[in-house]
Amino acid sequence: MKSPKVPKPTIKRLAMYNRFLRELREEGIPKTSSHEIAEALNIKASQVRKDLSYFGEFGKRGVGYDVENLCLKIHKILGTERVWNVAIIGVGNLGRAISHYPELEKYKFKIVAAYDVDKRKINSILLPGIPIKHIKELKNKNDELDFEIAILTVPSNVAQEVANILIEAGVKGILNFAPVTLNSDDRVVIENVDFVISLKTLTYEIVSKYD
Ligand SMILES: NC(=O)c1ccc[n+]([C@@H]2O[C@H](COP(=O)([O-])OP(=O)(O)OC[C@H]3O[C@@H](n4cnc5c(N)ncnc54)[C@H](O)[C@@H]3O)[C@@H](O)[C@H]2O)c1
Repeated sequence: MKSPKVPKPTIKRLAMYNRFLRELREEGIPKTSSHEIAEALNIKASQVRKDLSYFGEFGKRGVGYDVENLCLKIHKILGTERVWNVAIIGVGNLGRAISHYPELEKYKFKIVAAYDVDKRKINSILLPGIPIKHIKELKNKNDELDFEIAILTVPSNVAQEVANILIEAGVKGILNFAPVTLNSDDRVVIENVDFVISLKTLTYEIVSKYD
């Protein structure tokens, strides 16, 4: 089902289509169209059709899409039809805020572990049943990890070192919030989140529009 040639913006839009489709599903609306999805997301209907065409035929011409079916298919493409176990690495301001974000559980991202180095935080409870453990426990861990994704919210000066520990421990994906480029490794998928880069994209757009 997955094609290596699919552009990243398409994948991001698929996640947005899915969010909109969930809303329709919750409202009990059975059918939608590329025009309706496009209007809700402020993009072109041709873009929606192009994005979906990477993955085959989803709707019948003139009939539109079955909301339930399209929702399930996009979940399958994104790998979000099942629960993903996640660990928070670095339980500071950001790590703590993310771990309490209710949308995570709603979208089947389950926090199952948390690691830090701060003695005052070790063994305190982040969430029910989730004590904060010392990162060295991860380093010494010989058995299989109980999570596949790590949300990395440590200071940038230790981000690479901590990422290396995670990779050696067998993590499959790292969502990196530290403002550094981590060295890539074939064993892991790295996705960076940096809202300052988004702000700079915004200022570029503002300058282009008004100057
Ligand atoms: N991407 C974004 O949009 C965004 C926004 C804000 C902050 N950040 C970045 O996120 C990171 C966290 O920010 P914050 O404000 O939560 O910082 P913070 O100082 O509040 O939290 C960092 C936590 O990491 C822990 N830590 C330090 N070294 C560690 C190690 N080796 N292993 C495990 N844990 C360790 C600290 O004890 C602390 O609890 C920083 O890199 C910051 O620049 C990113």
